[in-house]
Amino acid sequence: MNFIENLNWPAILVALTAVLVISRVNHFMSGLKAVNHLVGPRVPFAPLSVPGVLVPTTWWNPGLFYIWHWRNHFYKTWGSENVAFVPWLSGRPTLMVTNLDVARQVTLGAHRSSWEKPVDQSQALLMFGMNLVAAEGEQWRKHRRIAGPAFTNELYQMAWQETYNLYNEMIEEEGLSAKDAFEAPVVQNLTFKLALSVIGNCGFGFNFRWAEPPFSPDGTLSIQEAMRTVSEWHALDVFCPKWVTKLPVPQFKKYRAACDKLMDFMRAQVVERREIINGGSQLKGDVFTMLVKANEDEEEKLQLDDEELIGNVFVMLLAGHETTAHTLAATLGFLAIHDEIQEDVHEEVMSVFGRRDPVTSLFLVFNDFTKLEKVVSVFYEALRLFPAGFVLIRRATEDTVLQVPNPVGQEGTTSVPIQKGTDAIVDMIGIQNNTRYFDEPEKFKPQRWYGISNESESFSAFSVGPRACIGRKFATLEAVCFIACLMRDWKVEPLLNSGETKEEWKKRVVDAKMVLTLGVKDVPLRFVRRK
Ligand code: HEM
Repeated sequence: MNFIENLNWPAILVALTAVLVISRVNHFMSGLKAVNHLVGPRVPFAPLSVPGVLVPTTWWNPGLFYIWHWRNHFYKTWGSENVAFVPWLSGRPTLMVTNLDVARQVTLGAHRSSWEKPVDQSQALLMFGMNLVAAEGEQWRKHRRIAGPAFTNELYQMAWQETYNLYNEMIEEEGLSAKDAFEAPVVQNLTFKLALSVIGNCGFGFNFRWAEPPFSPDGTLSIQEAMRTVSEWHALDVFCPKWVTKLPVPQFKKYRAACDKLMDFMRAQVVERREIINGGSQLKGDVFTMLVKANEDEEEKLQLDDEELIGNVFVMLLAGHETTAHTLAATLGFLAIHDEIQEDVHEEVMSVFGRRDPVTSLFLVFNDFTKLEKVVSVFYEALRLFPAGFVLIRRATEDTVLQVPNPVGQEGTTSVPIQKGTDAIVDMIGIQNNTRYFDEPEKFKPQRWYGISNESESFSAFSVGPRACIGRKFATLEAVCFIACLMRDWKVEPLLNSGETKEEWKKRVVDAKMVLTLGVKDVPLRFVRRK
């Protein structure tokens, strides 16, 4: 007791404070050195770290939403396309990249690359097994070798046909065939249902129909509902420790039950598919079957195990569902407030397939996909303004040097040494708003994509380089088919609140919401039948 009382507490406090200050100054100075003193904000916490995200976006802390809210002025203020956040309290120095050449260097993913996806960021994607999105280096090559062949023309045709069928079912099941107009107070309710069913059918080989009930006849969750629940609540596993998801909260219980149901189901499906393949029966072209087939055809040492196969199918569900659904909602929102563009798109659709018999035209239309340039362009432009995959996170695995292009108007590049352990966030919103690539980037101008090939990397919202999105064509075909069907039959208008103008609707609705992916806020629309 005496000993504690005799301690000189003020002196101890001063000493501890001094140690803390010295260690934080050290931390800050080494952070500055790690990024070669690149310009950018000096902040208490690293952006996208837990404390950085929990504290709201303010002038001294970027928070989660700075990427969206500061998109038009942030890089201009610093006078650079790439800036460095250097934290003085906690977290790693972090480069924010909006130059595509630099983005290519950090996302290359080659086995000799000095950058990789940080394991702590990929953990949540591993719950069903290692997969293409989370894998790195040699392991990534192995996954891509198996997953690549699954994206065949047959799959794309299936995506087109499923979208077309589901559109028609939507019209019937929602009772729209007899209506001259209908309202969709949240159009995402339609686009999410569509995207989940398309990926369920084409990714997993299911037969999800628009009218599917949420429960099986035995009262357990249906597979469709299990998939919907897992993709809707997956953020729990990303943001919360495991024990939180085990709390007796009804929604959490449903989420765990859905995960278990999906896992059991997928294990059984791998076995069933292997039997079909080895039995020589006719194969369906869904991603799951094609993955198992490619795996069976591969040399043993290059094969994926069952968990990895399941991990890949699961990641397709996550990567390919929300992203497409968000972008479709944004596209329809933009069309609703751009009458002239909508009329152009309608005319194009009518000229390509509007007057053909809708059933027999199905495959003609699939082949005509490239003729629907205006439909593709509105989808791309909406995706440019709301890039669903809004950050690509990488970490330097060794000291390295980035070749950074000099400002517009100056030839050449500058070498910027970067130290091991530095994070790089490819800011996809920043890239899409970078005036080096786009004039008037804040404007919805689909014509900037006219004449540009569907595979062109000048459209970068699916990322660039070898690790760019494997589902780009799949998502584009699905979206183009759905938009074309809607534009053929309906005129889309903003669903206004009483007394609200279009401009006020735009301010209220055309804004972002962010969780794992970026989307537009709930989009209220009115569809009026075209005569
Ligand atoms: C509008 C829709 C979509 C957008 C905006 C989008 C965006 C992206 C982006 C930006 C990446 C790069 C991620 C990174 O490097 O960290 C990516 C990768 C990926 N996407 Fe998509 N995606 C979409 C649809 C799809 C679909 C439909 C599928 C599957 C059917 C899919 C499967 C994947 C996979 C497996 C990867 C990882 C590729 C690799 O690392 O080799 N995506 N996507």
